[in-house]
Amino acid sequence: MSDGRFRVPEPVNEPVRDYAPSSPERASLEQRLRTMSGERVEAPNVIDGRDVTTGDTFVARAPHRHDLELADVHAAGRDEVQQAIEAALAAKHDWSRTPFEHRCAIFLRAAELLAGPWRDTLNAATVLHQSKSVLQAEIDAACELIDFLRFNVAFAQRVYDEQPQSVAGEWNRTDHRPLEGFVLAVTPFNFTAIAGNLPTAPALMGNTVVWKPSEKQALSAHHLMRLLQAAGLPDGVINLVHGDGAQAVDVATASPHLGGLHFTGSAAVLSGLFRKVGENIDRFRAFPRIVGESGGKDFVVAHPSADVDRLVVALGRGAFEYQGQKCSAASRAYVPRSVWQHVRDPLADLASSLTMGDVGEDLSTFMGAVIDGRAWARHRDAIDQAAHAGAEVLVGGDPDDADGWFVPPTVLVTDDPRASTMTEELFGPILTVHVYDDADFDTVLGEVDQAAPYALTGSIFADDRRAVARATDALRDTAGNFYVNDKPTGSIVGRQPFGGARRSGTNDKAGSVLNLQRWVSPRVIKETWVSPVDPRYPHMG
Ligand SMILES: NC(=O)c1ccc[n+]([C@@H]2O[C@H](COP(=O)([O-])OP(=O)(O)OC[C@H]3O[C@@H](n4cnc5c(N)ncnc54)[C@H](O)[C@@H]3O)[C@@H](O)[C@H]2O)c1
Ligand SMILES: N[C@@H](CCC=O)C(=O)O
Repeated sequence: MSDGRFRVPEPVNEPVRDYAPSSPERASLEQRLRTMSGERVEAPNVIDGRDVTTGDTFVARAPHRHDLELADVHAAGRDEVQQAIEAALAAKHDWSRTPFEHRCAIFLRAAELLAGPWRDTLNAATVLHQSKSVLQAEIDAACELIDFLRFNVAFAQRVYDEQPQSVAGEWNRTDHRPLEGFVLAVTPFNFTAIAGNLPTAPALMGNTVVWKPSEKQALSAHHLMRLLQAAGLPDGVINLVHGDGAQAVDVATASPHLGGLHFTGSAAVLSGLFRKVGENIDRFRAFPRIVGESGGKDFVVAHPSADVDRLVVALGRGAFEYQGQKCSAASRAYVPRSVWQHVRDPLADLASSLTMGDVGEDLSTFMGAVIDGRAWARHRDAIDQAAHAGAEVLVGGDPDDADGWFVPPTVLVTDDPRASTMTEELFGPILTVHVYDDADFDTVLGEVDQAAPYALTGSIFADDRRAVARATDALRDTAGNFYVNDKPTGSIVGRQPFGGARRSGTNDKAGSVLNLQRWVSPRVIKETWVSPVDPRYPHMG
């Protein structure tokens, strides 16, 4: 028991370590990578704080090394998902009544553990199983997740600070209750930080959670769960179930107690989740909250006044970092003819100079492999079909699956602004460029807006301020995160709250107060000091 209005620590973004050759952080991570490459861990479900094995296992592998087996992951069956729901419901009463400062302390401690002794483990898991380069792992599994944990505490404080006015004779208060029931968090493979944020954000607000991570991110999910336990998370607050997403959603939507769904992944799966909740809508005690962030077809549009060197770097980094497997990756570019003549060769040179290989072995490698054989085949087919349809393969376009699922940085050039690689999300290292006549800038802005069903991220490159203003206005509904003279990736918690509309999701802005707001159901309490005793109003005479 303690009294006081506690002020939560002021959050600051975790500094990104650079892992330069001979740096101590590089040596330490190399050591951890060696150890984790040599061990094949058992990854159980974690239900009510207990490890639950099922014997129905799948192997977590390194995408860049077919022979590297990292974990045996125990897939949950329907019974385990049901047990996880029951554990979440049983933990709810105590957790929702745990004082805010104690809930905060667990997640702040998790942030510090991750910034310190757990950093190498989470980074190494992300390098090995998700095939991220060391820098991409560091900005994700370490920095972005630490930021989510620290900043969410401050955002939660802002939610609780939101209180109504009171006038003489009454006191009005808002009780920001967690949602009734449990929250289901279903998370994608491509960001360890997102996998960590989706269950912890609702939990911070007093909810209890069933968390179903991607099968393709199971190793870092396993270590993340262990980290939360080490930080003191009580049993049953977050229950980890591995395996099939459709099954988890099926069991969760059969429960009258589904209070909310926190999803990030593809638009097709998000549509299915909305449908599933809709089909079961009369079953639930309350209308479930759905926060769903999904895909993108993110653009870079250059104006004739664009700075060529900066544009080339933004295209290269924006399209090829983490093999283009960011929802925000630059995958379509619109470049005026006068600029393209200066961009074409440097972009081709840059793309072909990027190193690709075993990111766990050589820490100087720029990129690893795409996540699995299905993704690899999808990228190979998309490149083949684009070439068949008349696109020029400027660079790349030669996937190789001998040792791992490698797709080289590929730049396609097309005359057709509605070519499939200009309109559909591929989620791989493939950038398609459409070259337009300089006079057609305004027409191209309309094309950028209409060509794809998504509205996640995009950039304008221009030194002419009027062009920046025109693009900012014309593309107002085309991106939830819009960049001026920068690549469309790399949002930072607290600085660029992230999310898009249209088919990119509900735009509830991860890494902001707006997301945390979704995990509470406010109750307003009016207390009247001296209530009336006369039933008549003055106008009644
Ligand atoms: N907008 C954002 O903030 C954001 C961030 C990261 C990734 N993404 C998007 O995520 C996608 C890539 O991630 P992914 O390949 O892991 O996505 P995915 O949709 O294939 O899988 C996401 C999760 O859903 C589960 N799932 C798969 N099929 C399901 C089904 N039928 N029913 C219920 N659950 C199911 C998976 O097991 C996984 O846990 C891309 O489309 C990317 O743009 C969006
Ligand atoms: N914060 C990330 C989100 C990417 C999603 O996959 C970015 O902006 O690059």
